[in-house]
Amino acid sequence: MKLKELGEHSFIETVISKYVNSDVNLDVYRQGNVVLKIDGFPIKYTMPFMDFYDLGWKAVVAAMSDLVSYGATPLVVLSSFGLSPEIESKNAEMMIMGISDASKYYGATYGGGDTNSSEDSGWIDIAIFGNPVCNTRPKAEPGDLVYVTGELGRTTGAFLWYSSGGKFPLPLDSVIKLRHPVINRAILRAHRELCSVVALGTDVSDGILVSLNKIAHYIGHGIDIANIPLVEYIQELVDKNIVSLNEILKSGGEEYETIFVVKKETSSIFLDAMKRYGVIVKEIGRVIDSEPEIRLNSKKYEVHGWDNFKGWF
Ligand SMILES: Nc1ncnc2c1ncn2[C@@H]1O[C@H](COP(=O)(O)OP(=O)(O)O)[C@@H](O)[C@H]1O
Ligand SMILES: Cc1ncc(C[n+]2csc(CCOP(=O)(O)OP(=O)(O)O)c2C)c(N)n1
Ligand SMILES: [Mg+2]
Repeated sequence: MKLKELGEHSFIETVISKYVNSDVNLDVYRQGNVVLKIDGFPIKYTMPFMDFYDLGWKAVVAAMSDLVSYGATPLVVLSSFGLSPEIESKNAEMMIMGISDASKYYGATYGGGDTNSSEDSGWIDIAIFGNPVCNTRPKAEPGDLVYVTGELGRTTGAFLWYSSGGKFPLPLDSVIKLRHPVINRAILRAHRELCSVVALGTDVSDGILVSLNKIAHYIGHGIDIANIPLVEYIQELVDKNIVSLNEILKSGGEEYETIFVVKKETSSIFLDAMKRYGVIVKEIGRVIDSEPEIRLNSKKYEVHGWDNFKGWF
């Protein structure tokens, strides 16, 4: 079977999981006081409105997002990339500046990396080393609440424009979110106060449904979604029946928002901390007593989103 038939997520779940010493439903690897993450993408995933600086910045944020959402303080960033020898060195330097600036923004040292040559557009990988904020966390159980930061749909706006060949408008908001994503640094501070309140924090990178599905498998329970906070101009497309909710949820990814699974009995402590730190969160659903699966208003919902081998599925 080809990888494009199996898909990235199934490949990780059924093949890679046999060989690695970690739960592949978790986006980071933790060993004692060390948290590690490596994440990358082909440089061809550069939208027409992005330059090399944006690429470097975004590559760091994509990996950083996993650490910040999980609750790990980033310490060292390493980069490895393959570039075409035809690329202008000034552009390659812009990419390094983006990596350097994003590392500094999250308080980490850009410690080094590796430089390679590539025949095609190339790739970039960012590895981050950090320390966990909490030693232990409560277990997620049915009844616990699921929250997400910010609003979803901004990147979907840009993907709809791109995939439709410009038939959909390209909101400025979408451009900013896609080319220069920023994860609220205060999430790390909030984590420090919430070690007995938050059962799990994870990011949204391949779409909200993919992330929720990974959480469901990690905690061993289902998740029932009741409400998905969409940015106004995307909600409008759904309300006017121009694009279905399913299509919106499928054509997402790269939001880098954080999903929190919060113990029900201490949810007021969570909300108070988020308010004090200026992190906007909305309750989207709850953990339910079922097999790991996603439900929308109690009805089983098929998982759609981004897959590196299949594209949007
Ligand atoms: N090539 C690989 N080798 C080993 N482990 C991998 C590989 N790709 C993914 N994994 C593991 O699978 C888990 C999920 O990966 P992934 O879905 O890529 O997470 P994310 O969306 O945060 O990048 C991670 O814990 C990761 O370490
Ligand atoms: C030209 C182009 N086509 C498609 C996409 C969509 N896309 C590419 S990678 C990706 C999600 C992967 O996110 P990332 O954080 O880099 O990887 P992960 O954490 O899931 O491994 C999406 C939605 C894009 N950004 N650009
Ligand atoms: Mg990945």
